[in-house]
Amino acid sequence: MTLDDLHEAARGTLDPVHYDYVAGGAGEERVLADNERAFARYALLPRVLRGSETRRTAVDLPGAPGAAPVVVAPTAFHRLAHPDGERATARAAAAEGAVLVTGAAATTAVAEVVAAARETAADPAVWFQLYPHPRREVTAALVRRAADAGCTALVVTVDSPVFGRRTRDLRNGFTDLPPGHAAENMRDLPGAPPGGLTDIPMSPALSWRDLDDILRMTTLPVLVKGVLHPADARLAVEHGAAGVLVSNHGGRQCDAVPAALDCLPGVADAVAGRVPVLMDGGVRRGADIAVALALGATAVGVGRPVVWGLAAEGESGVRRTLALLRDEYDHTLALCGGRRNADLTRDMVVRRGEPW
Ligand SMILES: Cc1cc2nc3c(=O)[nH]c(=O)nc-3n(C[C@H](O)[C@H](O)[C@H](O)COP(=O)(O)O)c2cc1C
Ligand SMILES: CCCCC(=O)C(=O)O
Repeated sequence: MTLDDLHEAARGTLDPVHYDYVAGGAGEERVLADNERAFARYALLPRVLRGSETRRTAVDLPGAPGAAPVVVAPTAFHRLAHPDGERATARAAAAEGAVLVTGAAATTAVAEVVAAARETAADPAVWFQLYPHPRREVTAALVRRAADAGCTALVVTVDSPVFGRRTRDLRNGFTDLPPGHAAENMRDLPGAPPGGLTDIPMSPALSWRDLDDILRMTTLPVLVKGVLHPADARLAVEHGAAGVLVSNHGGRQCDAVPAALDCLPGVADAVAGRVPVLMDGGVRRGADIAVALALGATAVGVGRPVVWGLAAEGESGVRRTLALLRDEYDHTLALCGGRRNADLTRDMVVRRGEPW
């Protein structure tokens, strides 16, 4: 089974409106398409006669030493994909040694997500993705909730000052969760109504000072997700971020930005090794991971493929997704003459169809 097979199986099981919510992007879905296409524009230029019997692919990430190089990116509402929801994703990620980023928009409370991960692994790494709330005390309560639950890092999403215009959702009229589902982490917050899709407000006026404020609220490492401009990557590091995530939200926010992969080298240069750089958007095969790591990423995130695995087969489908990517990446590393991730260097990535 390939990731495409799992995608097809998921398409068969999901309510078409929910399928569109996951699959779709903003506007004309130009960025959505470009994220994947960007990988196809690159080729790997292997080195020979320097491999080894086995390879080391684990990476050290904030709050996640020795993690798999593939992180489960935060995706909302897993119980729409499968009744076991985020618990299944958590068990699968823990079993595969992958960081799970759960978040504000999970349909399972963060404490239960961490508990599920701990059913599978002794020391799983679960990060909490935060949409900073317009009201500071709500953000503070969410940060405390994540820390109390046992999350080992925070991920602050900064690419969503306003919510993207998702053409498919607008056409389908998908504006709220069906009855029986809620954004469970948004319950019982200071002054907030009970959970639901519309109860996760964006913060158009969010600033670097608010990031400083969040950094002061917690001792957890804080990663900044949704950086594309090298100057912002530099600012994130200067403000104390423990990591930078190059992402355009899977093409779901601004439909005029570059592919995430095309922003990676500039961000990696700006960060200059001070903190880990992660990227997500369009990673669909092991060779994509190799290209991203060669261009300066410490690890990659995957969004939709995890949801397809979950919808197709629950926990085992997510495991299959993560294991496939891991095995394909290890295989690619071997074919490129690598013993470890750092053996993939920028000179080993060339533009397809162009002389180098
Ligand atoms: C259905 C769905 C829900 C998402 N929900 C969130 C979210 O709640 N918070 C967030 O920061 N990113 C969210 N994202 C973006 C992902 O974290 C990630 O950036 C993106 O999916 C990566 O692209 P890929 O799907 O091509 O792997 C979501 C993406 C999808 C597809
Ligand atoms: C308010 C829910 C946010 C989910 C999200 O980020 C997405 O659909 O991309």
